Amino acid sequence: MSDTSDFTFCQVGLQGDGDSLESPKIIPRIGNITINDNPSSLQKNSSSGNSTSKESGTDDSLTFKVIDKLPPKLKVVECLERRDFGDSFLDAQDEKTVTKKPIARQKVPFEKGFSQMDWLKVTRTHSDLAGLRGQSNRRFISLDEVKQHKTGDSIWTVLNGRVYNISPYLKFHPGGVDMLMKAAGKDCTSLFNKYHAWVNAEFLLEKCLVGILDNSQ
Ligand code: HEM
Repeated sequence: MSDTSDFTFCQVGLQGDGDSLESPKIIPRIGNITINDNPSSLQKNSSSGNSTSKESGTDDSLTFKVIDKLPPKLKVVECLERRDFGDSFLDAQDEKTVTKKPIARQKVPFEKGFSQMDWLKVTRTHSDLAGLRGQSNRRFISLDEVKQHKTGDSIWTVLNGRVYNISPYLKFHPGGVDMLMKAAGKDCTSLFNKYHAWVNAEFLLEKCLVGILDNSQ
């Protein structure tokens, strides 16, 4: 870093009692910057591209050494904010954390009779939601077979190694029919986790289980 014009130093050194003139004094921490006003410990030193950069120098009124521990990309943002907000920035930035923007939630209002409570009632009363017609739901099913079930009352998807018929659940899905149809005929585990890894699908779709995904291919 060669341009120090973004940093403003106020009242360093000649302030307070006589001690500050005698002994070297390190102002412990201003944000991520340490100022050391001990001339004897100074070296001309500069590096760029690293996460730590040092600058030192002397002018008529002030000797200074700056140790800036911020990664280069953050420095640009910090300098802009320092200019905009002055000293109040120094307190505020300690609180600052960089967070990943969450996916916007897009719940669809459910039609009357299609709430999650209604779905639970259906799962208790309907005898063959999976459409098994007497077949075992412990059967191993290949992905090729899953791909053939994308329409009507037999829409299959794979979630965490299990194959479900999601047709009866479509209208109950809080994210909407269109969203759930993206799972039709394929493994939707990563899509499912992207939107709502917290949802207990094993419980919700228990009665829709058609079989176990055959991974042997
Ligand atoms: C296959 C089984 C699935 C089940 C049992 C299921 C169940 C649910 C449930 C219970 C909610 C409400 C979540 C809440 O209130 O916190 C929900 C919301 C939602 N689901 Fe699903 N879902 C499934 C698959 C999918 C897939 C594959 C997608 C995307 C392609 C999807 C997209 C969404 C979206 C966008 C919402 C609304 C936004 C949200 O709640 O964050 N879902 N789903």
